[in-house]
Amino acid sequence: MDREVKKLKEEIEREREKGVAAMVACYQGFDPAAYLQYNYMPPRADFDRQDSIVPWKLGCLHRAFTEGDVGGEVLVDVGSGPTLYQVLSACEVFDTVFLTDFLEVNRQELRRWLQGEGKGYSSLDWTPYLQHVCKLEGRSPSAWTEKAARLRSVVSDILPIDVHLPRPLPLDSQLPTAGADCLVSCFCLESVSPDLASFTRALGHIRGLLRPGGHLLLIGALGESYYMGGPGVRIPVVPLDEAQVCASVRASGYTLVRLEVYTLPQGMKVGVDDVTGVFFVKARKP
Ligand SMILES: C[S@@+](CC[C@H](N)C(=O)[O-])C[C@H]1O[C@@H](n2cnc3c(N)ncnc32)[C@H](O)[C@@H]1O
Ligand SMILES: O=[N+]([O-])c1ccc2c(c1)CN[C@@H](CO)C2
Repeated sequence: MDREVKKLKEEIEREREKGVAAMVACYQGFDPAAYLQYNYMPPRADFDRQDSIVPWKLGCLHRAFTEGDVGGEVLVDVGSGPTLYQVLSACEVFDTVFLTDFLEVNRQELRRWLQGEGKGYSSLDWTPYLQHVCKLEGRSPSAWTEKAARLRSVVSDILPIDVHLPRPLPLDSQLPTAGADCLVSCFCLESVSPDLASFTRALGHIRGLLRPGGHLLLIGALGESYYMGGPGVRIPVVPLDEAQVCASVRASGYTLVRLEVYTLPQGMKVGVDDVTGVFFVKARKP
């Protein structure tokens, strides 16, 4: 390879590594309780509002897990953070669920809910979420206790993960050799990547966790350049549009099955980020 080209590639790689390291520094101040307060309480999580964001996300996930082509034994949620909403439909379909996050504070938040009973064990009361998904499933909202028990029974482990590594999970993570049957990832890749190339590369890294024929369900931010990860904790985000999302999904080796888009009404802009929309992607690893 020409010496100049080699030098340029090495320079680009060094810049990328600097960008990833800067993201790690940003996340040191991440505050799970504040993050939940900013994004997972009304108005963004108002189950009585037709235009609220969280019910839209839960509807996308419910449809994806009940339309018959997504299934198997093992599901991995990439970059779970301190939230559980993203596996409330999945837990009825998969018997083994791995939750994952980069930060111990988030893994600890998840452990507290999973190991505890009742409301005193986590920063957010997930009951309204459990009740809403039960309703989507045609069940009585009072079945939320059964759904909570089901979720607690299928979560097999809460693992550290780094999507910037070619192998994002620890070697001893008990994932089947062939890979997981399904991946879910919500608001993670674009909010941990310094640029679009890194976002696309991370999509490729997590693809390695998925078996051929497995599905990826990806939720993320459109048009977002930052979000608050806690009081005074401003985290940069790769601003994406729909075309970039679809191009990155395809470029990283998935077949795009469906894209759904939610556009934020003014009432959902609450000052904790500059997100303009949310995308839902259903994709498949050939
Ligand atoms: C915006 S939060 C998304 C949380 C949750 N999935 C949701 O839907 O709200 C982004 C998450 O990515 C995690 N994260 C940060 N760096 C990461 C990395 N290199 N690899 C994987 N996850 C990372 C953070 O700890 C945080 O929990
Ligand atoms: O409205 N929501 O449901 C919601 C949930 C999580 C997040 C957002 C919006 C926007 N910012 C991202 C971070 O990139 C995190």
